[in-house]
Amino acid sequence: MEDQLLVVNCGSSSLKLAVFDQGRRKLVSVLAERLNTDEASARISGTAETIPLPDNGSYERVLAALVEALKTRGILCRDPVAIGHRVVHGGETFRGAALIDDQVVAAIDHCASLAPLHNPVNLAGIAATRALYPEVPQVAVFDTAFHQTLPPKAFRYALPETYYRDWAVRRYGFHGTSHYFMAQEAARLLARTHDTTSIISAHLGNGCSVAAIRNGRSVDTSMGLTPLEGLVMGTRSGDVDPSLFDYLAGKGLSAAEVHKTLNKQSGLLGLSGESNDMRTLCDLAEQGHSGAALAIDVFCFRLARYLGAMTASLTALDALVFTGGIGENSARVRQQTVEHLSLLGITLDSVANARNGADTEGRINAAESRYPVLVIPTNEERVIAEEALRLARSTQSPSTD
Ligand SMILES: Nc1ncnc2c1ncn2[C@@H]1O[C@H](COP(=O)(O)OP(=O)(O)O)[C@@H](O)[C@H]1O
Ligand SMILES: CC(=O)OP(=O)(O)O
Ligand SMILES: [Mg+2]
Repeated sequence: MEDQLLVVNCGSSSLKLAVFDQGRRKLVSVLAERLNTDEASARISGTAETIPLPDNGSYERVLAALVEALKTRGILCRDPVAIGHRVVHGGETFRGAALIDDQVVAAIDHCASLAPLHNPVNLAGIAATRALYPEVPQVAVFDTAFHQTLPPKAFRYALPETYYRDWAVRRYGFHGTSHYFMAQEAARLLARTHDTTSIISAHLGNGCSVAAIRNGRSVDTSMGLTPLEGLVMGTRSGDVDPSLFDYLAGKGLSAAEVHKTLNKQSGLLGLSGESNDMRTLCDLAEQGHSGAALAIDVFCFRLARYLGAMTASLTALDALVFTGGIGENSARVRQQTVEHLSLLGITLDSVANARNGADTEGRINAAESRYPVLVIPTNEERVIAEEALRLARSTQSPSTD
C-alpha cells in the first residue's frame, strides 16, 4: 500500500479533506458543509454516502469524525506521510509554504487580523490534525505566497506610508495556489516552459480573482488586503467606493454591519436578490428573471474590466485562462465576458466554448483570435499535496531540496 498525503481546507462554514497518493493522484475527498448550523452535513465525493457529524461539533471534533470515517472505510490506511493545510493569509511573512511548528502557528495567528474570516478556522484545522497526528509533518500552503512577487507599484495603496510600515496595509492577493497551477498547466498545454509563459488567469469560484502572471511570476492581481477587493463574487461585492462606509454610517449602519453586508449579502446574491450560485442564476436568466440577468451582466463586465487592466502588467500574452466552478463550467459567462474584449482581438469558438474545451485540450478561442483562450480545471489540493510532500521530505533528508 502506497504512502498517503492528507490535504485539509478549512473554510468559514465548510471543511474539505482530500487523500492523495504519492503519485499525486487524488484517492478521495470529503466535504463537510454548513458547519455550525442545524443543517451540517458531510459526504464522500462521488458517492451519496453521508458521514454522521457530532452535534455542535468544534472543528477538532468534526475533523476527527471525518478522519475516523476515512479510516473505517479503509481509505486512509495508516498515518499519512504529510498533512498539507490551505492557509489563506500569510502576510509578508510567508513567501512560500512552511513546515508547521509553534512559531509558524504564532505567525499565522499574527496574520489573522488581516483575514479574520479565514485564518482562525485554518488554525483550528491545524490544531485538530496536530492533535490527531502529532508525529506527522504538517505544512501550511498560503493563498498569498504566490503573489509575493508583485512589485510595489501593484501592491501599494495610495495611502500614507505609515499605514504600510506600521500596519502592513497593502495588497496581498489570494487564490495563489490556483493561479500558480494555471501558470504551470497553461505552459504544459502550450508546450512552453513555465518561466517563459505569460498568462492572465481568472479564478471564478465562490471567491473570484484574476492574476497577471509574467514569465511564471505573479505581477498583479485583483484581490487586495483581504479577499473582498476586485471582482464581483458569490456573496462579496468586490470593489466599491470606500466612502460607502461613511455614507452608510450616516444612515445608521455600523462599520461591522457594512463589512458583513459587503462580504455575505452582496455580489451575485445581492444583485439578483435570489442566489449566490451562478448555475441557478444562469437558469433564472434563461427564464427571463431580470435580477439574475443583471447580476450576470455586472459580474461579466467587472471581470472584463479587470482582464483589460491586467494587460498593463504584461508585455506578452500566451493565454487567457478560465478556471474555478464558474470559469470551468459557464460558457455563458466566458462568452459574455470576452464580448467586452473585442478591442483586444479575443474571440471564442462557440462549439469549443459550449463544451468547456473538453475535446480541444482546453482551447476555446476562435481560429482568428489574437490570443489563445483556455479552460483549465483547477487543482489547489494537488498543489498543496505536492508542497506538503516536498517540505516533509526536506525534513527527512537535509540534502534533498
Ligand atoms: N455548469 C455551471 N454553470 C454555471 N456555474 C457553475 C456551473 N457549475 C458550477 N458553477 C458555479 O461555480 C461556483 C462554485 O465554484 P467552486 O469553484 O466550486 O467554488 P469554491 O470557491 O467554493 O471552491 C458556483 O457559483 C456555481 O454555481
Ligand atoms: C481567498 C478566497 O476568496 O477564498 P475562497 O474563494 O475559498 O472563498
Ligand atoms: Mg473549488
